[in-house]
Amino acid sequence: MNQSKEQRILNFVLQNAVRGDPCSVVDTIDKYCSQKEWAMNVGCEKGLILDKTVEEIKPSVVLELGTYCGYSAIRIARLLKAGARLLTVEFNPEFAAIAKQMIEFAGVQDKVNILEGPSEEIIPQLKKKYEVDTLDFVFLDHWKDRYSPDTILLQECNLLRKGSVLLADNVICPGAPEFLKYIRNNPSFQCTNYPAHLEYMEVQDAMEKAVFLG
Ligand SMILES: Nc1ncnc2c1ncn2CCCCCNC(=O)c1cc(-c2ccc(F)cc2)cc(O)c1O
Ligand SMILES: [Mg+2]
Repeated sequence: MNQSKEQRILNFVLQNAVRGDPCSVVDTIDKYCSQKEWAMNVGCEKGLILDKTVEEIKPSVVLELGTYCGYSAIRIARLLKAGARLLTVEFNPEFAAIAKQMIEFAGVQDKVNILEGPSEEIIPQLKKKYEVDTLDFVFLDHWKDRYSPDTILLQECNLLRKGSVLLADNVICPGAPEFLKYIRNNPSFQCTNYPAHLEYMEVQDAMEKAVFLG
């Protein structure tokens, strides 16, 4: 049975990155995906926007929707203060298994909890099952047509507080037009757009930051 692309990315990291060094894991994934096989990691250009957002907020509780191979989970976790935690939701069990190994190799496993399942099922469980009060930061990087329904669901579940920050990947490519329409016309959110390029490509993309005003 031939290997998946995600397994090839993991193997390349296990053979070329430095165990316990999150930056080397991130750089090694970027090296593989820019030189050998494209993959939908947030990448280094948009990754810097993600880093700056995390450094600005200094969040204690982070939710990521769409783990994939764990690239952005490692980027986020490496910047978290002691005691802070990242809950990352992945729908695809193969991806979740790869991400678990990637996160452990990077040495950030104590800060990251991978929750397997669809976001619409997991979000309503966050308070009771995962002991979340409110979320300081949410990184949206899953199915693009789930961005707005899940933003509504987060509000319905009282998981956002005044100042909670959402950051959405791919609002241009593949695009999340419904989300942009929803969030930019909603007076409860203060939005900022960050033009960038699609990971590893010279294609226009952007990230959208939305601060919940309560
Ligand atoms: N917990 C959950 N609930 C629901 N869905 C869930 C989930 N957990 C995971 N998924 C399922 C998401 C699958 C991956 C989502 N990301 C994407 O689809 C994505 C696609 C591109 C792309 C761009 C240009 C192209 F030509 C081709 C692809 C780039 C990106 O940066 C992307 O993030
Ligand atoms: Mg993405």
